[in-house]
Amino acid sequence: MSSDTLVSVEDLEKHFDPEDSFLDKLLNLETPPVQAVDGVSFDIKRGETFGLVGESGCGKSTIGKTILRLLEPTGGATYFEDENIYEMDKSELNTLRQDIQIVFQDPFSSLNPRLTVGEIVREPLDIHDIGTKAERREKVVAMLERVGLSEDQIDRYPREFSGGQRQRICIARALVLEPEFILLDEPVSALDVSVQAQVLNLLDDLQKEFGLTYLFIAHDLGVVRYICDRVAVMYLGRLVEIGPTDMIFDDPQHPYTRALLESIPRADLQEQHRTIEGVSGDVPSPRNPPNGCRFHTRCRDVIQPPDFEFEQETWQNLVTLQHRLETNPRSLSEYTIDEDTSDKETIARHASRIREVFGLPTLNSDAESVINKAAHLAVQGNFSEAHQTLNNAFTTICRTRDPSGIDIGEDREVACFLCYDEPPSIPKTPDASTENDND
Ligand SMILES: Nc1ncnc2c1ncn2[C@@H]1O[C@H](COP(=O)(O)OP(=O)(O)OP(=O)(O)O)[C@@H](O)[C@H]1O
Repeated sequence: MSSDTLVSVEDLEKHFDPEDSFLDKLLNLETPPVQAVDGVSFDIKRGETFGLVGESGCGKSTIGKTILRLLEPTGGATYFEDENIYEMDKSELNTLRQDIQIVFQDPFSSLNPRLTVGEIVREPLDIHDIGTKAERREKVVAMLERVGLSEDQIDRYPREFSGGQRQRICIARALVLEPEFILLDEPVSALDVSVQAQVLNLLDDLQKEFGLTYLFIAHDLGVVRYICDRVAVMYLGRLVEIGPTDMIFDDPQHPYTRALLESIPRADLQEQHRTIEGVSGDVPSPRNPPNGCRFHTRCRDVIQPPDFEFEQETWQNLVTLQHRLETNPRSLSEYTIDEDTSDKETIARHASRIREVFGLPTLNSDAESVINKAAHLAVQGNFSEAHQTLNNAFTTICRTRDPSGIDIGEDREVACFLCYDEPPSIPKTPDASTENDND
């Protein structure tokens, strides 16, 4: 770990085991675990603000809580100044808790309504038994004043403050132990836009004054651009791109980052009428994420098999159908026919319906007979065979191999085969290839 790194996260994994319901147990059904965080690595440098962004549910907060050891990981390590925090004993952990603090999103629920502001900010000093009573009060007053509140507010209760003021109280509480590192989990997203800038400016000033290092979790990309030095973009439990903020925003490399940035509203009048493509399609379940690149089922640039030339949209729709047949074939039941129906016309009509719903037009190529066969098999309820038929004919590196982050220079890493000088070859038996094969 280099000396300018304060926190190093290595191959972090947090899977949540399901609590099987009575019915699951009765029917012997196995529910797979939620892969909330699955092999994430990054370093946070001293004094920087490192942003973690991605859609809701992609695992940002789970990373934050696991780094702080509020959750135990299921794999990997987090080093704070060379010490793996998952190997720390109780007393080491107690010391660590002074160095790392957290500010949560919701300043309404994260403050104890029964305590006065003075008691709330003093509590960490009490817990860690720091200073005399008079020293503690002095420190609390200094902190409150530093975050823009005053001594005469010390005996008031949280309900007497506005949202912005409450978040200032949370920040004062986080700072009172003079930590080195603060996890800011969506710290301004519950606040009015006018107040957000004030709180962000305060955080910026405090960082400079106290030499703080921040991990800033957010889904608001505008806020991230404003405050972060470097950004990691997360999708479905994994990182897809890391780099300096300006570069990520000005020249995104991963198709997911590009789609995410596309969806930001623009102030520029000339751009207001542009077509927003954004990220389309449903986010796959973290219990059953896609093989290979996890984004490939929604990616507009998913790499095509060498033997075919599809319109990119048709190819993407085909990938979506493949994924659906593999992970949730029962959702196609409405297009199936009764087992004993052998009427060819009915079968063909249902097969056309599937193709229409999935945006698969009649093609003038070898692909046509394969897609048609798969659609017919699906109509007859042979989902696994339909999936196999498509898989045997149309393989993509994006589904058969997992792209590891590749260094593209200028302190940037991207996990996408499009950024490889030479993408690895497709394994001979794509179906069997669900392992993380990164060579
Ligand atoms: N205790 C838990 N048990 C089971 N699943 C969980 C638990 N906590 C989180 N998850 C799941 O883990 C995934 C990641 O959740 P997480 O809260 O980390 O995402 P997030 O990116 O922070 O989302 P948001 O921006 O909405 O807060 C989600 O699918 C979530 O439902």
